[in-house]
Amino acid sequence: MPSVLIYGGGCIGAVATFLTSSAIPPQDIVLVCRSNFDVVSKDGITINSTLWGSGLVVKPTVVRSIHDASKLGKQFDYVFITTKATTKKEDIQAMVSIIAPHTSLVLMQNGIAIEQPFHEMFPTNPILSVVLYTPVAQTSPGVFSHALSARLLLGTYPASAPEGHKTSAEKLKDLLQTGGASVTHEADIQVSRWKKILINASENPICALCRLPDATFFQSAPGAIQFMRDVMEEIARTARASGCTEIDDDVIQQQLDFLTIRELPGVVPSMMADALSGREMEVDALIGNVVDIAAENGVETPRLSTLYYLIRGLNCSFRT
Ligand SMILES: NC(=O)C1=CN([C@@H]2O[C@H](COP(=O)(O)OP(=O)(O)OC[C@H]3O[C@@H](n4cnc5c(N)ncnc54)[C@H](OP(=O)(O)O)[C@@H]3O)[C@@H](O)[C@H]2O)C=CC1
Ligand SMILES: CC(C)(CO)C(=O)C(=O)O
Repeated sequence: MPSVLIYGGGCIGAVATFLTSSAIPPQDIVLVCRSNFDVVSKDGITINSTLWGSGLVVKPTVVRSIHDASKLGKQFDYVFITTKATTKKEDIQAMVSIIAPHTSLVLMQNGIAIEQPFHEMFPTNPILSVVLYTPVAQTSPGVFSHALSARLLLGTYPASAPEGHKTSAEKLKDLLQTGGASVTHEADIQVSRWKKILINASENPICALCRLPDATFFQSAPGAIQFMRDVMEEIARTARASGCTEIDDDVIQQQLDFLTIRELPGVVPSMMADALSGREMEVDALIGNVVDIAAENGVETPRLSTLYYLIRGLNCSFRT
């Protein structure tokens, strides 16, 4: 069985812990926890899921930091990165001590253009990029609620990675599938990233700014869904201008349908959860990078740029 380190004991870290625990004994899963370290090291993580069941407890090996993980003397086959997406060199550098030459780095995060800094730092390691459709919230320290879907799409970065990297992706698919997720191994994961960013660069800042779960926002004004579609169209034009021609009107409709069938009050996107607790939001990975790619390709994004400056301003207000 592979050895796994999960870096970030929040919502997606908890899901990753649960999914891997079907195939790997929990004591061989190492989870790096920060604010919830005391609770998780004592009681483990608890998942309450509409798909998998309630009161599901997993007790992994819990450490406080990457440094403490490296002191365990283990060589990890997979390192799951389940922190909020960062492209800061110093954050990535911090992982050097736990990455062996054969370790696959698994980015379980939202965002676009998030893989390249990892590839630059670890040019020969497999970089596996995972797109998640798994709404999760931490309801109290160490306790997580999950609902609606557990769909994961994964693939290598870059798409043309060596065969050994694709084998690692295939094994990861099997591992996560055994745990209860529906997983597909994509030939080019960037297409899935652009599809997902249609949601995250529109819904996440909109809900964070107005502090409404998605279904409640959609009902808040007659033009609310159309506004969301207009933002998505700017993102889709950016994707196509950068070479991802698959992001057409049908894909926009598909993603809008996925969001607008949710029952009231709807889902609290991760960025809204951060905003409500005054935590730093993933402004660059989710929106700033799209705005930059649009500018590089001469695409006008008036609505998205407005959301970007407002959400960036809100982020600044948390630091002052
Ligand atoms: N939640 C969701 O429904 C979904 C989230 N995503 C994406 O998944 C990614 C992870 O999000 P999510 O799990 O929600 O985020 P969370 O904030 O719930 O979890 C991130 C965790 O990383 C920990 N962390 C951050 N920095 C460090 C550090 N230096 N050392 C140790 N621990 C650290 C945080 O600790 P601390 O508690 O101390 O802050 C926190 O527990 C994001 O990119 C998000 O956009 C994708 C799909 C759905
Ligand atoms: C839950 C979801 C899919 C938004 O609907 C998400 O990706 C997030 O919360 O960041």
